[in-house]
Amino acid sequence: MDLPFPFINQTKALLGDDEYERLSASLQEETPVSIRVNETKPFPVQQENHVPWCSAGYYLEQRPTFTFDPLFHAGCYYVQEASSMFVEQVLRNYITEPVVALDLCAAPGGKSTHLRSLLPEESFLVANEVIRNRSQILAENIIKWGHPDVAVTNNDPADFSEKGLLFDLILTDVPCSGEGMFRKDSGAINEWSPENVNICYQRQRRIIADIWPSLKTGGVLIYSTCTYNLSEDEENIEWIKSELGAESLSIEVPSEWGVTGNLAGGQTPVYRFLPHKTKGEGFFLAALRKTGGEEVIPGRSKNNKKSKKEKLPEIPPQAKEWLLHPEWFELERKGDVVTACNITFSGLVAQLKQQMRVVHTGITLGEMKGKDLIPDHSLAMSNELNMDAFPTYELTYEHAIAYLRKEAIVLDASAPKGYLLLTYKSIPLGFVKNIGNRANNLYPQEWRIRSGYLPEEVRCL
Ligand SMILES: C[S@@+](CC[C@H](N)C(=O)[O-])C[C@H]1O[C@@H](n2cnc3c(N)ncnc32)[C@H](O)[C@@H]1O
Repeated sequence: MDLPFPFINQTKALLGDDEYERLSASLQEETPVSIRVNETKPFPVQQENHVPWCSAGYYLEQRPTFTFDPLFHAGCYYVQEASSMFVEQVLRNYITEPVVALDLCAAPGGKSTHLRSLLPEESFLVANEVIRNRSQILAENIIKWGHPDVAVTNNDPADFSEKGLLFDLILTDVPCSGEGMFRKDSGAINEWSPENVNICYQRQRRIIADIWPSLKTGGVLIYSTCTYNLSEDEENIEWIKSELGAESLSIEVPSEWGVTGNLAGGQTPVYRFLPHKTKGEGFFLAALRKTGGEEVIPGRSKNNKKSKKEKLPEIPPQAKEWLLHPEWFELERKGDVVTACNITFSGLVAQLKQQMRVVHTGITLGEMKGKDLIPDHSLAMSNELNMDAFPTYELTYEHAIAYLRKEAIVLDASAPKGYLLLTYKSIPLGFVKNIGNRANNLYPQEWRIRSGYLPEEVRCL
C-alpha cells in the first residue's frame, strides 16, 4: 500500500515513529468484518466474537456473500465497521430519557440504524442526508430496519435551524479526509491530500456552526470522523467548545479496548480507534454538551387542519388491522398512498413534511388501486406489521433469491390466493399477490438484486 508522503510525515508527527510503523503494518492486514444484529428481528445464528463496545455487534471469521443472504435484505443485520459502533457508549452513558434526535450526515445509515436500536422508548429519530441519491439508500436501510418512529430527510444542515427545528441529541458523522479508511477503501488514499484535509476541517466547522442553533441548550452533540489528523479531530472539538459553547462529556473505557485518547496534549476527552490497537478501522469520536450559543425558537407547522368542507379520501378499514398496535397510529392518505404515523409524533412529522424534503416517514401501509389497498414493502419490513393479518408462505433459499431478484415465482397449489406475506426462516421478506398460476412479485423494483450470477459458494449467516 503506497501512502502519500505528507500523510506519513503528518502521522509520524502525531504518533511517533514506532507507533506509526505499527499502524502502517496493520494496514497490510485483512480488514475485519463485523455486523450489528437487529434485535427486533431475531434469527437463528450463532453469535460469538462480540465487539466489546457494542451489545449487538459481532466480528465474523469470513465475509458472507451478503447480497445473496435473504436475511440481510430482510433487515436482520447491518454490515458495519466495528470501531464506529462505539457511538453506543455515548448513548448508554448520556441518553436515558426519551429524546428527539437528529443524525445529520446519515447515509448509508450505519449509525442511524444503531441509534434507532438504542434510543430510549418514545424517542424519535430524524435521519438526514444532504445528497439526494444517498438519501434514497438511507431510506432503504431505515425501512429494512423496521422501526416506525423515524423520518428520513434530504436537507442541507442550515435548513434545520432556518425552520426552527430543535433536537435533544445531534450526531454529526461529518464528511472527512478518510485516513481511517485507507485499508478498507483504496480510493480514500488517492483522494487524500493536505489540501483536502484543510477543505474538510473547514467544511466540518461550517456544518457544526449551521446545525448548532438546532441543538437545545443542555443537549448532546456527538462528533465523529474516520480520520486521524488533529485539524479534523481535536482542533475542531476545541473550536466547538470555545467558539460555540460546549463542555466535554467523558466515557469510561476499559483499557483492554485499546482506545487512544487526546493526541493534541489537551485534557479534553476524545476517543480514537487506531487499527493496530483495536480490531476495526480508524475512527474518532467526542461527545459534548451544549452550554452556550444560539438556540432557535421552535417553529410550528402552519395550520394543518383540514377544512370542514374538504372530503377526506377514504382509507379501507382493514389498513388499521395490518398494524400490531393500531391505537398508536394515525393513518393518512395522500393521493393513493396510505401511511401510518405514531400519534405521539404527528405534530413533528407534520412540521417536517411541510418544511423539509421528507423522503420517508413512519410506515407506508400501501397504495390504493381502485378499492383495493396493495400492501407496501415498508409494512412487510416494519416491526409494527401484524403478521396475523396476512396468510404467510415460507420460501426456500432458491425461491427467496428469485423473489429478491423480482422474478415471478410459482407457489404451491395449496397456497391461498390474494396477498401473501413471504417469509424466509420465519422472517418477513415481502409481499406477493398470488393469482394461482403465478404470484405477482411486489418487491420494490429499485431494491432488487441486480446481479444475475450466483456465487459457487454462498456464505449466509
Ligand atoms: C461519513 S459519511 C456518513 C456515514 C453514516 N453516518 C453511516 O454511519 O452510515 C458522511 C456523510 O455526510 C454527507 N455530506 C457530504 N457533504 C455534506 C455537507 N456539506 N453537509 C452535510 N453532510 C454532508 C455525505 O454525503 C455522507 O453521506
